Amino acid sequence: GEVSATPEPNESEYLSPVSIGGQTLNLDFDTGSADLWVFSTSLSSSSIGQHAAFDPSKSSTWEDYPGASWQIMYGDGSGASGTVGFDVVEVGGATASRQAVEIATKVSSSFVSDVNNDGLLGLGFSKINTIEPQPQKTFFESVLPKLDQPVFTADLEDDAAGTYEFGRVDTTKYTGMLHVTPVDSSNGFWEFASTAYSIGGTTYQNSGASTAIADTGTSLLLVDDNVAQAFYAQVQGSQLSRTAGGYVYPCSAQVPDFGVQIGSSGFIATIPGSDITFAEVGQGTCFGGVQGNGGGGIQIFGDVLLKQYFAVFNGGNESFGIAAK
Ligand SMILES: O=C(NNC1=NCCC1)c1ccc(Br)cc1
Repeated sequence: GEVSATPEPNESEYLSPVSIGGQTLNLDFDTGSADLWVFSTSLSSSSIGQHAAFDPSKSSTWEDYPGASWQIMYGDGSGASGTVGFDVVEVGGATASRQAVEIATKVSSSFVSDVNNDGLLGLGFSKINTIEPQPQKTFFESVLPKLDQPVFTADLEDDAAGTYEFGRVDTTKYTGMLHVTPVDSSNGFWEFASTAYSIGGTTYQNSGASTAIADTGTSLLLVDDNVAQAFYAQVQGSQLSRTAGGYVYPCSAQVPDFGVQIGSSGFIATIPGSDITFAEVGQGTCFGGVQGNGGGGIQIFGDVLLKQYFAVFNGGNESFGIAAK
């Protein structure tokens, strides 16, 4: 069958309602990780705050996983850890009857303060699932055999609800062709080749990082440091600010279009310069949505890029596709 879940946009993430053992929580769908974890009643009340907290004792279908644990650290330094069990997990209309659900007993401060998000649903590959003693399948891997097509799609919007759909590609959601590239899942990510970029319509070869991942859990577009430097060299008044944590520029600056290659196919996915500003940081200064990846070999194509396109994640042939919309 096919399903859709409509995430609510909230500043830097897209949340979707997920039913676990009959309890509904808003989870951040994250193609850059592979753990499904939830705020739980085992957390301190000061950590729970306004969050929905899953209570295993109130689920008639909950099954403990004795002795199992998990602990995750995300690229932005946030993290969580806890215990594990199994329950019925339902998204839109697809049901995983015995899905590993990770109960948070500790969460980092950024999750406590992000009151709209009651946990994460990882859509990466289970080889990076952090459950000990044995990694467990993601929700997508659990339902994949039951889906009409072994795919999920992400249609993220700016300031409007986006949509994740499992099991079908809604061809009315995009225009023109899908640009598809093979994915190398050996690092656990939806990772593909990306060796070129464009600034203001001129294309350049990227001599630095040669791969990228599609990561719905990261807000920004984190490219090779040399590429970020080349981009901001064309933004008048820009500077790399340690206090802001990246490149900033006068909000009045003219920002050129920026594009990144998807796969070695040649397709360059472009972001209009007018959509690149991520936040105002005060005094008429703006923080850019394009930033350096800090020297890692992998570029991280997050929501700043993905929200411009319709994205297809194919778990059958391990490919990633995007199309204009
Ligand atoms: O953590 C990652 N993606 N997801 C999330 N970020 C923040 C909350 C969730 C991430 C994934 C791959 C690489 Br390479 C670097 C970072």
